[in-house]
Amino acid sequence: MNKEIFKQSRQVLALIVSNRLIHNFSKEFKGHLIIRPCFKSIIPLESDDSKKIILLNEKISNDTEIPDNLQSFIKSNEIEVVKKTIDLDYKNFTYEQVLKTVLPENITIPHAFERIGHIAHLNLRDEQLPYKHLIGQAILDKNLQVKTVLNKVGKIDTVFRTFQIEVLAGEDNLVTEVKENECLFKFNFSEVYWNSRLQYEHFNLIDTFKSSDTICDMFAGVGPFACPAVKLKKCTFYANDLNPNSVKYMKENANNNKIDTTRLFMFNLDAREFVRDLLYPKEKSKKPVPFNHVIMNLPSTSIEFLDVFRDIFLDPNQNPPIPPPMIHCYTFTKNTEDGDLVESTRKNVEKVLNYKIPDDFTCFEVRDVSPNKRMMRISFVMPNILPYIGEEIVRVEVVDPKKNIKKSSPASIATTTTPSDSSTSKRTSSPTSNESETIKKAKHES
Ligand SMILES: C[S@@+](CC[C@H](N)C(=O)[O-])C[C@H]1O[C@@H](n2cnc3c(N)ncnc32)[C@H](O)[C@@H]1O
Repeated sequence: MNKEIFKQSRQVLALIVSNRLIHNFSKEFKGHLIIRPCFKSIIPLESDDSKKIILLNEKISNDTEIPDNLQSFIKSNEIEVVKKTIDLDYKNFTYEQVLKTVLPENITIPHAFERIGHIAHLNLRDEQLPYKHLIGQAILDKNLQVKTVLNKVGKIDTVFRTFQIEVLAGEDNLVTEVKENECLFKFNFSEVYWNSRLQYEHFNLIDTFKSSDTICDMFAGVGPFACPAVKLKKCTFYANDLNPNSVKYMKENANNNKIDTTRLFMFNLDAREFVRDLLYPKEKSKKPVPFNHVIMNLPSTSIEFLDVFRDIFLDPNQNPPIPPPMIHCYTFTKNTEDGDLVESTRKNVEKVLNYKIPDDFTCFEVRDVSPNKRMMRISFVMPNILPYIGEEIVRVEVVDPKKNIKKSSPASIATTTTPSDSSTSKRTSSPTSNESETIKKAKHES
């Protein structure tokens, strides 16, 4: 960027004000002073040290434009109004002013970037790309904490949620540090997933945990749930990620934050394998891990991974070694015409589970992803009451073996559980008496 073009002299209106009035003046008429970066609007008057020069806002270009209240202050205190030349250069221009000067008029100035420690992360539009280095330089120069400016290049990797990046300005250093929920997280931004906008959501979920809880985080990243949950809530935490770099940094973060590693256990497995291995350890000497919360934060596909719980907790031939856990599943839900995001999210979950989830589930919007897509968190205890197939709860006629009379039973599975089983992992193998209902549509009261 040619910074020389910002070197210029301008004439502004100025007031010669006695020192004793300066305090009151700057309090009352602050908005009428020049406001520019690295620029003093009250300067000494060399010829008289009992007075100062106050430089007025550039919008007030002549006496007639002085606002009435300032005009009367000037008159009542016999203040002299003069013209003064000021010298400006690059440092006296804001980010917007710089880009307005150097970009063509039809190019929108990017107003938002995500800051990850010393990194500013941009997502430039196609028409902005020819000016990417100018934009990067302006962000670098005008934001003191920013040392590296990046732009996202190409699509997000569907598995590790990482993306290719290009350094637009500053140091080529992608290893950054971010403080979140009383922990310091270090990671290479190009190698792992990180989203600073999730910090409140991380906190909100962690805040619901108790020290007696055991948590299974299937997509743990570099540990933004794991480290603070163990540090602040003293939970027991099993954290897993498929990306070896995420696990490498999660271990480093646990160590740097002095996290009690007798409570935090970290794994580098596929999420389904991780869950199965916690419940049915391959090593015979190990006992099943009795986790009571599950975090699933891979919003693009978390819901699909619910099949691992369906196959374990809803299969009557399985005998899960622990009671059904509370699942906290993040997902992207499309805005439907009726706009009921909660209902759509619940339906998406139930389609994978093939089961109706208990009515006391909670579901809310975490953030908007695009005008038509929201990131949602749905929390529910794994159901084991009503089978669910698509839109309908389907029941078929079966014969009660004892009384030899016809009864109805869920068609989706040959056997089912009683409602009272919902808090345990027990499975029964014959239909229960309260299943004598006819085929009916699922009416969800939530
Ligand atoms: C959206 S990130 C969330 C990370 C972290 N929970 C957070 O809030 O920042 C999803 C994570 O899932 C991991 N992942 C993707 N597929 C996986 C799989 N099959 N098994 C385990 N982890 C997986 C990715 O590497 C990524 O770190």
